[in-house]
Amino acid sequence: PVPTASGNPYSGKSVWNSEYYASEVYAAAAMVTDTALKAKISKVASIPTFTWFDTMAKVADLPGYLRAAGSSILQIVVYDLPNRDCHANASNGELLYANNGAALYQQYIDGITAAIKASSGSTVVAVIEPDSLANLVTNLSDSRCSSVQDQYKASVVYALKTLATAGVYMYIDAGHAGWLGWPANISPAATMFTQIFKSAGSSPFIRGLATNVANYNALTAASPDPVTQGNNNYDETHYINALGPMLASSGWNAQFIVDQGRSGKQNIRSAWGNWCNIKNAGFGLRPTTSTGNSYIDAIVWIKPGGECDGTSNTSAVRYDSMCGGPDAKVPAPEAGQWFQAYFVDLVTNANPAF
Ligand SMILES: O=[N+]([O-])c1ccc(O[C@@H]2O[C@H](CO)[C@@H](O[C@@H]3O[C@H](CO)[C@@H](O[C@@H]4O[C@H](CO)[C@@H](O)[C@H](O)[C@H]4O)[C@H](O)[C@H]3O)[C@H](O)[C@H]2O)cc1
Ligand SMILES: [Mg+2]
Repeated sequence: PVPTASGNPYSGKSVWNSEYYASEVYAAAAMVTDTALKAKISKVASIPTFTWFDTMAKVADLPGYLRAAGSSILQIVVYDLPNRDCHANASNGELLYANNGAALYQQYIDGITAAIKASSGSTVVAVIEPDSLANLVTNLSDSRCSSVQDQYKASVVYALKTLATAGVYMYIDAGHAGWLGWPANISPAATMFTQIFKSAGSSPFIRGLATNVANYNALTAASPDPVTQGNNNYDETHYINALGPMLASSGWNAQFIVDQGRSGKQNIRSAWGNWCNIKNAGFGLRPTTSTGNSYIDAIVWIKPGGECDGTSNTSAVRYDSMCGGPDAKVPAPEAGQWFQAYFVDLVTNANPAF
Protein backbone atom coordinates (compact mmCIF):
# COMPACT_ATOMS: atom_id res chain seq x y z
CA PRO A 1 0.00 0.00 0.00
CA VAL A 2 1.27 3.51 -0.76
CA PRO A 3 2.11 5.12 2.60
CA THR A 4 0.35 8.37 3.45
CA ALA A 5 2.36 11.47 4.23
CA SER A 6 1.63 13.08 7.56
CA GLY A 7 2.94 16.59 8.15
CA ASN A 8 6.32 17.29 9.62
CA PRO A 9 8.26 14.01 9.44
CA TYR A 10 10.37 15.10 12.42
CA SER A 11 7.41 15.56 14.78
CA GLY A 12 7.50 13.12 17.65
CA LYS A 13 10.35 11.07 16.21
CA SER A 14 13.93 10.55 17.26
CA VAL A 15 16.67 10.99 14.67
CA TRP A 16 19.19 8.21 14.08
CA ASN A 17 22.78 9.07 14.94
CA SER A 18 25.00 8.11 12.02
CA GLU A 19 27.44 5.40 13.12
CA TYR A 20 29.60 6.27 10.12
CA TYR A 21 30.05 9.88 11.21
CA ALA A 22 30.46 8.84 14.84
CA SER A 23 33.32 6.54 13.83
CA GLU A 24 35.00 9.41 11.98
CA VAL A 25 34.64 11.59 15.10
CA TYR A 26 36.03 8.92 17.43
CA ALA A 27 39.01 8.52 15.11
CA ALA A 28 39.46 12.30 15.23
CA ALA A 29 39.40 12.24 19.03
CA ALA A 30 42.07 9.53 19.06
CA MET A 31 44.38 11.86 17.11
CA VAL A 32 44.11 14.55 19.79
CA THR A 33 46.10 14.58 23.06
CA ASP A 34 44.55 17.59 24.81
CA THR A 35 42.01 16.05 27.21
CA ALA A 36 39.66 19.06 27.25
CA LEU A 37 39.54 19.08 23.44
CA LYS A 38 39.06 15.31 23.39
CA ALA A 39 36.05 15.71 25.65
CA LYS A 40 34.54 18.34 23.38
CA ILE A 41 35.14 16.19 20.30
CA SER A 42 33.38 13.20 21.82
CA LYS A 43 30.23 15.30 22.21
CA VAL A 44 30.09 15.77 18.43
CA ALA A 45 29.81 12.00 17.98
CA SER A 46 26.26 12.04 19.32
CA ILE A 47 24.90 14.76 17.02
CA PRO A 48 22.92 13.38 14.05
CA THR A 49 24.13 14.27 10.58
CA PHE A 50 22.97 13.28 7.11
CA THR A 51 24.59 10.33 5.31
CA TRP A 52 25.62 11.32 1.78
CA PHE A 53 25.03 8.72 -0.96
CA ASP A 54 27.55 10.26 -3.33
CA THR A 55 28.25 7.06 -5.36
CA MET A 56 26.16 4.17 -6.69
CA ALA A 57 28.36 1.80 -4.69
CA LYS A 58 27.20 3.33 -1.41
CA VAL A 59 23.60 2.19 -2.03
CA ALA A 60 24.76 -1.24 -0.81
CA ASP A 61 25.26 0.32 2.66
CA LEU A 62 21.64 1.50 2.89
CA PRO A 63 20.00 -1.74 4.15
CA GLY A 64 22.40 -1.78 7.09
CA TYR A 65 21.65 1.83 7.98
CA LEU A 66 17.91 1.17 7.71
CA ARG A 67 18.19 -1.81 10.08
CA ALA A 68 20.29 0.22 12.54
CA ALA A 69 17.90 3.18 12.43
CA GLY A 70 14.80 1.10 13.12
CA SER A 71 11.90 3.48 13.73
CA SER A 72 14.19 6.49 14.16
CA ILE A 73 14.56 8.87 11.23
CA LEU A 74 17.35 7.97 8.80
CA GLN A 75 18.64 11.19 7.18
CA ILE A 76 20.22 10.77 3.76
CA VAL A 77 21.46 12.99 0.92
CA VAL A 78 20.75 11.86 -2.62
CA TYR A 79 23.86 13.20 -4.41
CA ASP A 80 24.92 11.43 -7.59
CA LEU A 81 23.42 13.45 -10.45
CA PRO A 82 25.29 13.01 -13.73
CA ASN A 83 27.52 16.02 -14.52
CA ARG A 84 27.28 16.83 -10.81
CA ASP A 85 28.33 20.25 -9.51
CA CYS A 86 28.26 21.64 -13.04
CA HIS A 87 29.62 25.12 -12.21
CA ALA A 88 32.40 23.89 -9.93
CA ASN A 89 35.09 21.19 -9.89
CA ALA A 90 35.58 20.03 -6.32
CA SER A 91 32.57 17.73 -6.04
CA ASN A 92 32.18 16.44 -9.57
CA GLY A 93 30.72 12.94 -9.51
CA GLU A 94 31.06 9.53 -11.20
CA LEU A 95 28.23 9.83 -13.77
CA LEU A 96 28.04 11.72 -17.06
CA TYR A 97 24.98 12.10 -19.27
CA ALA A 98 27.25 11.52 -22.25
CA ASN A 99 28.17 8.18 -20.72
CA ASN A 100 24.77 6.59 -20.07
CA GLY A 101 24.39 8.74 -16.96
CA ALA A 102 20.61 9.17 -17.13
CA ALA A 103 19.99 5.40 -17.08
CA LEU A 104 22.64 4.78 -14.42
CA TYR A 105 21.15 7.51 -12.25
CA GLN A 106 17.73 5.84 -12.51
CA GLN A 107 19.35 2.57 -11.37
CA TYR A 108 20.88 4.48 -8.44
CA ILE A 109 17.46 5.89 -7.46
CA ASP A 110 15.76 2.52 -8.01
CA GLY A 111 18.32 0.85 -5.72
CA ILE A 112 17.69 3.34 -2.93
CA THR A 113 13.92 2.99 -3.38
CA ALA A 114 14.00 -0.81 -3.31
CA ALA A 115 16.09 -0.87 -0.13
CA ILE A 116 13.66 1.46 1.63
CA LYS A 117 10.60 -0.51 0.46
CA ALA A 118 12.23 -3.68 1.78
CA SER A 119 12.64 -2.21 5.27
CA SER A 120 9.29 -1.94 7.02
CA GLY A 121 8.79 0.63 9.75
CA SER A 122 11.55 2.97 8.65
CA THR A 123 11.22 6.74 8.23
CA VAL A 124 13.62 8.29 5.75
CA VAL A 125 14.23 12.02 5.21
CA ALA A 126 16.16 12.84 2.05
CA VAL A 127 17.79 16.01 0.77
CA ILE A 128 17.63 15.86 -3.00
CA GLU A 129 20.71 16.78 -5.04
CA PRO A 130 22.56 19.67 -3.42
CA ASP A 131 23.79 22.38 -5.85
CA SER A 132 21.84 21.00 -8.82
CA LEU A 133 18.73 23.07 -9.56
CA ALA A 134 20.29 26.14 -7.95
CA ASN A 135 22.91 26.13 -10.69
CA LEU A 136 20.11 26.21 -13.27
CA VAL A 137 18.91 29.49 -11.78
CA THR A 138 22.24 31.35 -11.75
CA ASN A 139 24.71 29.56 -14.00
CA LEU A 140 23.15 28.93 -17.39
CA SER A 141 25.96 31.13 -18.74
CA ASP A 142 28.21 28.16 -17.99
CA SER A 143 27.77 25.64 -20.80
CA ARG A 144 28.57 22.85 -18.34
CA CYS A 145 25.23 23.71 -16.71
CA SER A 146 23.16 24.97 -19.65
CA SER A 147 23.97 21.87 -21.70
CA VAL A 148 22.44 19.54 -19.06
CA GLN A 149 19.60 21.70 -17.71
CA ASP A 150 16.72 19.63 -19.10
CA GLN A 151 18.43 16.38 -18.06
CA TYR A 152 19.07 17.73 -14.54
CA LYS A 153 15.35 18.49 -14.24
CA ALA A 154 14.30 15.12 -15.64
CA SER A 155 16.65 13.24 -13.31
CA VAL A 156 15.50 15.20 -10.25
CA VAL A 157 11.83 14.67 -11.16
CA TYR A 158 12.52 10.94 -11.54
CA ALA A 159 14.12 10.86 -8.10
CA LEU A 160 11.21 12.72 -6.50
CA LYS A 161 8.52 10.56 -8.12
CA THR A 162 10.26 7.28 -7.42
CA LEU A 163 11.32 7.94 -3.83
CA ALA A 164 7.77 9.16 -3.06
CA THR A 165 6.51 5.64 -3.81
CA ALA A 166 8.64 4.45 -0.86
CA GLY A 167 7.27 7.14 1.46
CA VAL A 168 10.54 9.09 1.62
CA TYR A 169 10.06 12.62 2.97
CA MET A 170 11.99 14.86 0.59
CA TYR A 171 13.46 18.34 0.75
CA ILE A 172 14.84 19.61 -2.56
CA ASP A 173 18.10 21.54 -2.27
CA ALA A 174 17.51 25.29 -2.63
CA GLY A 175 21.00 26.75 -2.26
CA HIS A 176 21.14 29.48 0.40
CA ALA A 177 20.44 33.14 1.12
CA GLY A 178 23.68 34.16 -0.56
CA TRP A 179 22.89 32.19 -3.72
CA LEU A 180 19.19 32.22 -4.57
CA GLY A 181 18.24 34.82 -1.98
CA TRP A 182 19.47 37.74 -4.11
CA PRO A 183 16.67 39.92 -5.54
CA ALA A 184 17.60 38.86 -9.10
CA ASN A 185 17.45 35.16 -8.26
CA ILE A 186 14.67 34.49 -5.78
CA SER A 187 11.65 34.79 -8.09
CA PRO A 188 13.10 32.64 -10.88
CA ALA A 189 14.05 30.15 -8.18
CA ALA A 190 10.50 30.03 -6.80
CA THR A 191 9.11 29.53 -10.29
CA MET A 192 11.50 26.70 -11.03
CA PHE A 193 10.97 24.86 -7.73
CA THR A 194 7.17 24.96 -8.08
CA GLN A 195 7.46 23.70 -11.66
CA ILE A 196 9.60 20.79 -10.47
CA PHE A 197 7.17 20.02 -7.62
CA LYS A 198 4.24 19.89 -10.05
CA SER A 199 6.19 17.91 -12.67
CA ALA A 200 6.87 15.34 -9.95
CA GLY A 201 3.15 14.94 -9.28
CA SER A 202 2.78 17.30 -6.29
CA SER A 203 3.29 14.45 -3.86
CA PRO A 204 2.92 15.39 -0.16
CA PHE A 205 6.15 13.43 0.36
CA ILE A 206 7.88 16.27 -1.47
CA ARG A 207 7.79 18.17 1.81
CA GLY A 208 9.76 21.25 0.74
CA LEU A 209 13.24 22.67 0.41
CA ALA A 210 16.58 22.33 2.19
CA THR A 211 18.67 25.47 2.50
CA ASN A 212 22.29 26.31 3.39
CA VAL A 213 23.52 22.79 2.64
CA ALA A 214 27.32 22.80 3.10
CA ASN A 215 27.25 26.55 3.60
CA TYR A 216 27.88 28.81 6.59
CA ASN A 217 24.97 31.27 6.86
CA ALA A 218 23.30 32.05 10.16
CA LEU A 219 19.72 30.94 10.62
CA THR A 220 19.16 34.38 12.19
CA ALA A 221 22.05 36.84 12.14
CA ALA A 222 22.32 39.44 14.90
CA SER A 223 23.27 41.95 12.19
CA PRO A 224 23.96 41.59 8.46
CA ASP A 225 27.40 40.25 7.56
CA PRO A 226 29.06 43.01 5.46
CA VAL A 227 29.39 40.62 2.52
CA THR A 228 25.59 40.47 2.29
CA GLN A 229 25.38 44.15 1.26
CA GLY A 230 22.66 44.54 -1.41
CA ASN A 231 20.69 41.47 -0.37
CA ASN A 232 17.99 42.03 2.28
CA ASN A 233 17.84 38.26 2.66
CA TYR A 234 21.07 38.34 4.66
CA ASP A 235 20.39 35.14 6.62
CA GLU A 236 18.41 31.90 6.13
CA THR A 237 15.39 33.18 8.08
CA HIS A 238 14.99 36.12 5.70
CA TYR A 239 15.55 33.86 2.69
CA ILE A 240 12.95 31.32 3.84
CA ASN A 241 10.42 33.95 4.92
CA ALA A 242 10.72 35.51 1.45
CA LEU A 243 10.74 32.28 -0.56
CA GLY A 244 7.95 30.47 1.30
CA PRO A 245 5.17 32.91 0.34
CA MET A 246 6.37 33.01 -3.29
CA LEU A 247 6.09 29.22 -3.48
CA ALA A 248 2.66 29.28 -1.80
CA SER A 249 1.33 31.85 -4.26
CA SER A 250 2.52 29.73 -7.17
CA GLY A 251 0.83 26.65 -5.73
CA TRP A 252 3.29 24.88 -3.46
CA ASN A 253 2.93 25.08 0.33
CA ALA A 254 6.54 24.12 0.90
CA GLN A 255 8.23 23.59 4.26
CA PHE A 256 11.97 23.89 4.96
CA ILE A 257 14.90 22.34 6.76
CA VAL A 258 18.05 24.39 7.29
CA ASP A 259 21.65 23.21 7.59
CA GLN A 260 23.38 24.80 10.59
CA GLY A 261 26.23 22.30 10.83
CA ARG A 262 28.89 24.89 10.02
CA SER A 263 27.09 28.15 10.86
CA GLY A 264 28.34 28.85 14.36
CA LYS A 265 30.51 31.82 13.37
CA GLN A 266 29.56 34.75 11.14
CA ASN A 267 31.56 37.43 9.27
CA ILE A 268 34.22 34.86 8.33
CA ARG A 269 34.27 35.45 4.57
CA SER A 270 35.75 38.15 2.30
CA ALA A 271 33.08 37.40 -0.30
CA TRP A 272 29.71 35.64 0.15
CA GLY A 273 30.32 33.43 -2.87
CA ASN A 274 33.27 31.71 -1.17
CA TRP A 275 32.24 28.21 -0.04
CA CYS A 276 35.24 25.91 0.17
CA ASN A 277 36.61 24.92 3.60
CA ILE A 278 36.03 28.43 4.96
CA LYS A 279 38.45 29.28 7.79
CA ASN A 280 37.11 30.13 11.28
CA ALA A 281 33.82 28.33 10.75
CA GLY A 282 32.31 26.62 13.76
CA PHE A 283 29.69 23.98 14.49
CA GLY A 284 26.35 25.81 14.82
CA LEU A 285 22.89 25.44 16.30
CA ARG A 286 22.22 21.89 17.37
CA PRO A 287 19.60 19.92 15.43
CA THR A 288 16.08 20.53 16.73
CA THR A 289 12.42 20.79 15.75
CA SER A 290 12.06 23.81 18.06
CA THR A 291 12.79 26.11 15.14
CA GLY A 292 10.76 29.18 16.07
CA ASN A 293 9.51 29.46 12.48
CA SER A 294 6.40 27.70 11.16
CA TYR A 295 8.08 27.35 7.74
CA ILE A 296 10.96 25.37 9.22
CA ASP A 297 10.34 21.70 10.08
CA ALA A 298 13.80 21.23 11.61
CA ILE A 299 17.24 22.68 12.07
CA VAL A 300 19.63 19.95 10.92
CA TRP A 301 23.28 19.17 10.22
CA ILE A 302 23.38 18.09 6.57
CA LYS A 303 27.04 18.56 5.61
CA PRO A 304 28.95 16.48 8.21
CA GLY A 305 31.48 18.92 9.62
CA GLY A 306 35.01 17.60 9.13
CA GLU A 307 34.31 16.05 5.74
CA CYS A 308 36.17 18.19 3.23
CA ASP A 309 34.58 20.46 0.59
CA GLY A 310 37.37 19.98 -1.90
CA THR A 311 41.11 19.53 -2.44
CA SER A 312 43.64 22.38 -2.36
CA ASN A 313 46.04 20.38 -4.52
CA THR A 314 46.32 22.55 -7.65
CA SER A 315 47.35 19.58 -9.80
CA ALA A 316 44.35 17.44 -8.79
CA VAL A 317 41.73 16.68 -11.47
CA ARG A 318 38.97 18.11 -9.25
CA TYR A 319 40.95 21.14 -8.08
CA ASP A 320 38.64 24.18 -7.76
CA SER A 321 40.29 27.58 -7.25
CA MET A 322 37.72 28.28 -4.51
CA CYS A 323 39.55 25.68 -2.41
CA GLY A 324 42.82 27.61 -2.77
CA GLY A 325 41.16 30.97 -2.26
CA PRO A 326 41.84 33.59 0.46
CA ASP A 327 39.18 32.24 2.87
CA ALA A 328 39.95 28.54 2.34
CA LYS A 329 41.91 26.46 4.86
CA VAL A 330 44.84 24.67 3.24
CA PRO A 331 46.16 22.07 2.73
CA ALA A 332 42.88 20.26 2.18
CA PRO A 333 42.12 16.70 0.97
CA GLU A 334 39.58 15.67 -1.64
CA ALA A 335 35.89 16.44 -1.16
CA GLY A 336 34.31 14.04 1.33
CA GLN A 337 37.65 12.97 2.85
CA TRP A 338 38.30 13.69 6.54
CA PHE A 339 39.95 17.08 7.14
CA GLN A 340 41.25 16.74 10.73
CA ALA A 341 42.62 20.27 11.19
CA TYR A 342 39.38 21.77 9.88
CA PHE A 343 37.30 19.53 12.16
CA VAL A 344 39.30 20.62 15.22
CA ASP A 345 38.64 24.26 14.25
CA LEU A 346 34.91 23.56 13.94
CA VAL A 347 34.93 22.14 17.49
CA THR A 348 36.97 25.02 18.89
CA ASN A 349 34.83 27.63 17.14
CA ALA A 350 31.50 25.96 17.95
CA ASN A 351 28.66 28.31 18.84
CA PRO A 352 26.88 27.21 21.01
CA ALA A 353 30.17 26.05 22.54
CA PHE A 354 30.77 22.42 23.46
O1 LIG B 1 24.79 43.01 -5.65
N1 LIG B 1 24.72 42.62 -6.87
O2 LIG B 1 24.50 43.43 -7.80
C1 LIG B 1 24.88 41.25 -7.16
C2 LIG B 1 24.78 40.84 -8.49
C3 LIG B 1 24.96 39.51 -8.79
C4 LIG B 1 25.23 38.59 -7.78
O3 LIG B 1 25.42 37.31 -8.17
C5 LIG B 1 25.26 36.28 -7.23
O4 LIG B 1 26.43 36.22 -6.40
C6 LIG B 1 26.37 35.13 -5.45
C7 LIG B 1 27.58 35.20 -4.55
O5 LIG B 1 27.42 36.33 -3.68
C8 LIG B 1 26.32 33.80 -6.18
O6 LIG B 1 26.12 32.77 -5.22
C9 LIG B 1 27.12 31.75 -5.18
O7 LIG B 1 26.91 30.89 -6.29
C10 LIG B 1 27.85 29.79 -6.30
C11 LIG B 1 27.56 28.96 -7.54
O8 LIG B 1 27.72 29.82 -8.66
C12 LIG B 1 27.68 28.91 -5.06
O9 LIG B 1 28.71 27.92 -5.13
C13 LIG B 1 28.34 26.59 -4.74
O10 LIG B 1 28.36 26.58 -3.32
C14 LIG B 1 28.04 25.28 -2.78
C15 LIG B 1 28.01 25.39 -1.28
O11 LIG B 1 27.09 26.42 -0.93
C16 LIG B 1 29.08 24.26 -3.25
O12 LIG B 1 28.75 22.97 -2.74
C17 LIG B 1 29.11 24.22 -4.76
O13 LIG B 1 30.14 23.35 -5.20
C18 LIG B 1 29.37 25.62 -5.31
O14 LIG B 1 29.29 25.65 -6.72
C19 LIG B 1 27.86 29.77 -3.81
O15 LIG B 1 27.54 29.00 -2.65
C20 LIG B 1 26.92 30.96 -3.88
O16 LIG B 1 27.16 31.86 -2.79
C21 LIG B 1 25.14 33.76 -7.12
O17 LIG B 1 25.23 32.58 -7.90
C22 LIG B 1 25.13 34.98 -8.03
O18 LIG B 1 23.94 35.03 -8.75
C23 LIG B 1 25.34 39.01 -6.46
C24 LIG B 1 25.16 40.36 -6.17
MG1 LIG C 1 30.38 20.51 -2.83
